[in-house]
Amino acid sequence: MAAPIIRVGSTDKEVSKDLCQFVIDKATSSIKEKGIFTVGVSGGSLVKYLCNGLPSFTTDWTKWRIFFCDERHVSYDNSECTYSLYKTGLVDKVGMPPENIFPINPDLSVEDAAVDYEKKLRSVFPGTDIPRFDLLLLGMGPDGHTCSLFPGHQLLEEKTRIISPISDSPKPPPARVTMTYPIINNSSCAVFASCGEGKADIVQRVLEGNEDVLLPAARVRPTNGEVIWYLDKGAASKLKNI
Ligand SMILES: O=C1O[C@H](COP(=O)(O)O)[C@@H](O)[C@H](O)[C@H]1O
Repeated sequence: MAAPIIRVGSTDKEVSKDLCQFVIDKATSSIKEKGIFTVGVSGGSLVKYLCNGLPSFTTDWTKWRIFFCDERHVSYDNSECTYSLYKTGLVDKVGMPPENIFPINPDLSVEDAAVDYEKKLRSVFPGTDIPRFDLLLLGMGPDGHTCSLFPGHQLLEEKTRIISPISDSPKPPPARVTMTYPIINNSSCAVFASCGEGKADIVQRVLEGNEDVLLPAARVRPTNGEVIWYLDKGAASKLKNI
């Protein structure tokens, strides 16, 4: 398990540019190696970092398979729906085949939506017990949550399911579907993007504190892969060791 790699940009725009270049480089190498690029995306501020930058790159979008590290259990026309943000901000803009992005089905109960989503996910990784994503793109809230894994929540201890429903998310909306650590920590590469001084305290605690039991983002440590943090100056401002 390698130590996290930290990359600091001057502004959130620079972070977005560097992050998107990194994603494209990963896509290029995965497509060359295996003919496909499997990527998990998150909601929140990550949406704008990706949707502002990725559409201007050239890549074989037909080879991308996009899943959600977590998603809110809301209808597609709800402004909280992460899928719809990527559909209009990326998929439609670049002309990616719509079947290459895998939304959760909000018409099902949140429990059934999680089961249905796991089935869709497994269909892209045939013959594997725990799918191994080429890249997971993650955000972190000011409480240290990532995906829909919140401090103190029982889902932090999930060892069997790779996708889980959650009905009591402390951050609204309460019903969500999320990846869990067995699949997150089986990825080849997990990348966080955090910007702004409002994230400085939690970034310092996650990267330099000894709170990996408590803070969900600190538990993202792929067994056989790397973790990279893209930060702007504000988010990195309380780090002592860079
Ligand atoms: O609720 C969520 O929050 C996190 C962090 O969002 P951010 O806006 O603080 O970056 C996000 O990564 C996750 O996907 C989302 O559901």
